[in-house]
Amino acid sequence: MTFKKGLPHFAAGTVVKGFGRGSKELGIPTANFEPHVVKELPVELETGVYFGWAQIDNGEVHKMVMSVGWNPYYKNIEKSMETHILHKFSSDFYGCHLKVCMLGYLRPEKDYSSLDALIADIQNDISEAEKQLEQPAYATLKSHEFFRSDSKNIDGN
Ligand SMILES: Cc1cc2nc3c(=O)[nH]c(=O)nc-3n(C[C@H](O)[C@H](O)[C@H](O)COP(=O)(O)O)c2cc1C
Ligand SMILES: Nc1ncnc2c1ncn2[C@@H]1O[C@H](COP(=O)(O)OP(=O)(O)O)[C@@H](O)[C@H]1O
Ligand SMILES: [Mg+2]
Repeated sequence: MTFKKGLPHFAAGTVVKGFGRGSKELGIPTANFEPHVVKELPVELETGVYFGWAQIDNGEVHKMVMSVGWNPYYKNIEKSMETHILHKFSSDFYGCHLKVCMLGYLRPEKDYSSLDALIADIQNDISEAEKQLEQPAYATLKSHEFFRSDSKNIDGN
């Protein structure tokens, strides 16, 4: 198993508001990272769709797919990093701390002639991520120390 240059990449920050399209237009919510996390992304990590692991506020670690870039279908002006977590949450988690481990690259971002075509590709990304993350080399990163709680700091160690 060889990782793409720059991967695995670990990133963490606060979940902020986006344009509200993920849930409303696509039926696929994405937790958007605050701008400084996007700026800190290494240059070798090109725009496109990634898969990996994600965690909210030291909770359970879940599979994720992430879109990085300007969303050509919507022609965004600001680059974004948006994570769709493959888990059903009971409520929103704006303002919470999101940790991600990006492990693999699926495809570049594309423009589409219809919303349905964009949704179909995202569903395909989700199936691919589900499958890829079962591979031992990816699965093992789920228990990486990056995802352990910071409780040792509270203890003063
Ligand atoms: C796995 C995944 C793949 C995506 N691929 C594309 C893409 O190829 N082109 C595109 O324009 N947007 C893509 N998007 C981004 C959606 O357009 C974006 O999530 C949506 O606009 C929601 O934005 P918001 O968080 O500001 O509401 C993708 C999103 C996800 C989660
Ligand atoms: N499975 C999930 N993955 C990502 N975000 C989720 C999920 N379930 C609920 N959410 C919530 O939905 C929000 C994203 O919805 P979205 O429509 O993309 O709005 P925004 O444009 O503000 O990012 C996240 O910030 C989070 O609070
Ligand atoms: Mg979003």
